Amino acid sequence: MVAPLLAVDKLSVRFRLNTGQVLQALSEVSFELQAGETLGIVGESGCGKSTLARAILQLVTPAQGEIRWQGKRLNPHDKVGMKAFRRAVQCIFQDPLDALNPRMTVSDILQEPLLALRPELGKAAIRQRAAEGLQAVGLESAMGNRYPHEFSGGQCQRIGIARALSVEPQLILCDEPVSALDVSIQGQIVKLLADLQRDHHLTLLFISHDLSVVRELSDRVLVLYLGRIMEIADAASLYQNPLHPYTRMLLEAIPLPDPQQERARLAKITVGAGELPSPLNPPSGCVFHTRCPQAQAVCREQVPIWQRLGGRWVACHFPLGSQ
Ligand SMILES: Nc1ncnc2c1ncn2[C@@H]1O[C@H](COP(=O)(O)OP(=O)(O)OP(=O)(O)O)[C@@H](O)[C@H]1O
Repeated sequence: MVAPLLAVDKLSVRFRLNTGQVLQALSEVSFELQAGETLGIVGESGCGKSTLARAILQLVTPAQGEIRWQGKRLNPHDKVGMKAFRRAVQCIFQDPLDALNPRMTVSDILQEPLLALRPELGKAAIRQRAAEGLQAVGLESAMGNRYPHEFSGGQCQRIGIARALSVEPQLILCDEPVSALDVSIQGQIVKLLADLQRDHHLTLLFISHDLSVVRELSDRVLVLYLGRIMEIADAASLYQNPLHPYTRMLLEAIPLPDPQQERARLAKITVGAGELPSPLNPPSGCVFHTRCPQAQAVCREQVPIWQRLGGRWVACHFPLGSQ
């Protein structure tokens, strides 16, 4: 059996704050990513999406758990293995302009990762690849002489995508890549990512708090709440028939374009009352119970086990549609 491209196994991340308090940002997060698939990661602000991406990139040291790349545990002390991993896994961030060095030309920005990770190609070939990279994301190669501030937000994100692609990665971690862009531009970038994913057989981990954007791209979706996985399912089933009340709450929060439908949606919202609890003092039992309309005594007392239901996974004492 072929090992998954990436496996995250019981990953927990804690941050010690200046106050001495310990914040549990991720608790026993486990999932696998198969080559060529797009996994969407959704959840409200602060649920641990970026921490998960940073832990995969080895920018945060986990308290527990492990990350396996092509079946092999990542070891930060293995310099050769980590260099190969850094080349195979690239990322795209939320603020495209912020992610580009303002003092470098766009061509130099695109050449930088190649010079670091593929110096054997030689300078001329690397320059040529940078020019081709711009074309691949819909920009003209002559634009390589300009500086980031001369581009719009959407163009900067295209440059960020070209830079990520330059080293021919297998996996791209996209952390809210369209959230900072105008809605009209978001669609173009999502389409570009979908086209590149297909053409380059890329694997994408697509983080977003916007469920409509995630729906367009993802094969499967993972729902995070207060650092724990609530549900993992194929995108079609999750959107049509969520198993976790939290997933349903997120889906009910998606605004509808038609004003009449939107009024009906707002009138119908029944769940999600109450504030997001502090991650410094998470609720007992099921962490969602304080906002869940169907919570019962067991939900306050026991952490729900991670159960498989018809090919999908959910952590809920009373999954929707199963009572
Ligand atoms: N370096 C850090 N030190 C202390 N706490 C942190 C650190 N990084 C993240 N956190 C906390 O960990 C929790 C998860 O944060 P994270 O940024 O991963 O969430 P997120 O889902 O990506 O949120 P957003 O959508 O707002 O970016 C939050 O409570 C956050 O305040």
